[in-house]
Amino acid sequence: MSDTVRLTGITAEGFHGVLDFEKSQGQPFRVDAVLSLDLQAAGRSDNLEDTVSYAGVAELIEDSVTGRPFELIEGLAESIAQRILLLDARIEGVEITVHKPQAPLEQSFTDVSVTVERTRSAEGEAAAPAAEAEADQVGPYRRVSLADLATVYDEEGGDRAGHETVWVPAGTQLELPQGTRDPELPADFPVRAVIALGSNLPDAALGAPAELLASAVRSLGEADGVEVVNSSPVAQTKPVGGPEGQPDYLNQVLEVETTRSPHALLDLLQQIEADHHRARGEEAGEQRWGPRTLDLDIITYAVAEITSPRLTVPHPRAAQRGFVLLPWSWMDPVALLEGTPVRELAEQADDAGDVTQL
Ligand SMILES: Nc1ncnc2c1ncn2[C@@H]1O[C@H](COP(=O)(O)OP(=O)(O)OP(=O)(O)O)[C@@H](O)[C@H]1O
Ligand SMILES: Nc1nc2c(c(=O)[nH]1)N=C(CO)CN2
Repeated sequence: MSDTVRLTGITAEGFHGVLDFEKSQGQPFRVDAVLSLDLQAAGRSDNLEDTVSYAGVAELIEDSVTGRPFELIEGLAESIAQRILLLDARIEGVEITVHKPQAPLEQSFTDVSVTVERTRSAEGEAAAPAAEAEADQVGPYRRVSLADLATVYDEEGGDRAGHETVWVPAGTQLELPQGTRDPELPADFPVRAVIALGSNLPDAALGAPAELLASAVRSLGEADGVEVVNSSPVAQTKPVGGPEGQPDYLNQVLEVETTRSPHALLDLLQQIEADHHRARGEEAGEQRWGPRTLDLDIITYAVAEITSPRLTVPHPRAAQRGFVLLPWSWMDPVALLEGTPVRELAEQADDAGDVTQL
């Protein structure tokens, strides 16, 4: 028997993939299906009841693609094949190809796909439970309603647009941070962030504050997902706040392009601080606003407003700090901070007179 029903190019957004962002952001999958079944009766009667409606098959495929996330496209293809065999006993065999044309590959490519061929005789009735597609929790992932995530879609429109539900790691807290951007979500394309650097304590191994700043800039430039696109001259500044008598600071401001999420960018800054022997916490002898080998702050991240337990963006004290605003305005004379020219804010800062360009 060589009759077939062929459905080609059924496309829908799904959340399949090994990488976390694939599970949260989604991407298009395309499915081709070839069903083997005897079409002679339908050909003679010209009656839909004598065959398998391709509409039902298309619906099933779309449901699988948009449903529970699989790590592998092999898993998705297998599940579709089994579900189609369960759909109608007249289907004797099925060949499923799943394409993933936007798979996360660094190389230029047009498509990646897998094809599985399954027959009823080989598989018997041992098929995957169709109900899986309806489940709200599968393995370590659970399905949540987009309405619950309404405050955290990214301002670019977000890959989540158009989905009523998304799959997230099961432990994800739905008490989400406030703001315009989910601090856990990486950027779909590089966004600009402004980072402030400060140092007023030499490190025995790594050198004087000027060397610590230069080394931090290098570390940022070498990090994954970050490109330094602009840097200010270094400023010598009088300490603002903190204990009496601490040494003058060197301060600098950078602009970076990053695809890292806000939290992942903060992780990187804190790692670089640690690599430069920044003491953290009172146990390590750190005082609030006291002397430090290296301090790295996120001043802005795109135009996002973020308030999470770990991160406030824009930096809540940046608009009053001449030691941030002046270097920033030297680097970018037309920069704005929440709609106000940075140059104007710099002039008004109490410590503006204590900032000298080196
Ligand atoms: N925009 C931000 N950039 C960096 N850290 C932030 C930001 N918002 C909140 N934090 C949090 O602030 C905590 C304390 O950071 P840190 O000790 O470097 O503060 P600081 O630089 O001494 O003070 P300030 O925040 O006034 O500059 C960090 O652990 C971090 O989680
Ligand atoms: N001049 C100057 N003063 C500060 C600085 C700094 O970088 N420069 N950082 C502080 C806490 O981050 C507190 N005070």
